[in-house]
Amino acid sequence: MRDTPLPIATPDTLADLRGEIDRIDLEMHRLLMARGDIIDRLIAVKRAQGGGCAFRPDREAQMMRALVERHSGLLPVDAVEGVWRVIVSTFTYVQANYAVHADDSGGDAQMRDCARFHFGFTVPYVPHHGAGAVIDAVAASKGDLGMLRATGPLEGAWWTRLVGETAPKIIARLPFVERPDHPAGLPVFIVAHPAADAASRDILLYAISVPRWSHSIPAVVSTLEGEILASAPSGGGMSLMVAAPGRTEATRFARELAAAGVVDAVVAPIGSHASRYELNEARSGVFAPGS
Ligand SMILES: O=C(O)C(=O)C[C@]1(C(=O)O)C=C[C@@H](O)C=C1
Repeated sequence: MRDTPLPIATPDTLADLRGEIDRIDLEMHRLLMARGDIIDRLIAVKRAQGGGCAFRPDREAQMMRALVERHSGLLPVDAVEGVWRVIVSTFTYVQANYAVHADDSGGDAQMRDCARFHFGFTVPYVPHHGAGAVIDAVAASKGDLGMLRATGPLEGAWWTRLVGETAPKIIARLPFVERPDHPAGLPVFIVAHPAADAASRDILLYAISVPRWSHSIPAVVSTLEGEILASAPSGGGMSLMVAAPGRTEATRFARELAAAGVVDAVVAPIGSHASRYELNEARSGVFAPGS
């Protein structure tokens, strides 16, 4: 019996492949426009929650984790994360316009890169010189965000300006997905007038003011599984910026400090953020075809 001849595979032409790309691009664009079609309903829901900035960092932290975890293939995760940051932050902007005020006193380039990566180019970037000026601008605004360095040399005890019921608060720490080679990896805090459901409370942040330094302070902070992020002279004494797990109430800190002999410590909440999330290094690289 004679074998039936196998069909000869014809190589793709460039025109065929471009046709496929056009179909995929069209579908992606239609889906983006469909995503935009629900904006009016989002605005109505947010208005019922009190208006202000539409930024919901807790939700975004979950979204960005899910995105990088499900990602596979040749496209670098940096690019995928960047695309979604622009989509989500621009959707936030069209719900309620806002600007990002940033402290450029440690250098403008890194801050600008971070703002553009996390918030895109549609959202205005407003540079200020000093953390105080950023916090003042956010305090005077209805729904703007402030971006401040979370680590490195810090200018005075700026976090004390976040103390008090009506003062802005830290509502996020970026990047949401950390990795050593992140293209905009400078750790920053986002400061805003907080919406009730906006910030995650995985990590609580406190300003602890004390009349003077005591070696008992680090011991108390570490007993409560906290971390001293910064310290600086403030109001004749000193102030510490402390991060602690979400279950650690201010009263607990005050009690433990008093028990350790640290007198007159005042512990005030200054915000919260999602727990830090590190992407496994092996998943973040660019994989060349055939490697
Ligand atoms: O989930 C929301 O609250 C939205 O407004 C939607 C959306 C998005 O575009 O996915 C936009 C802004 C928020 O920060 C989080 C997510």
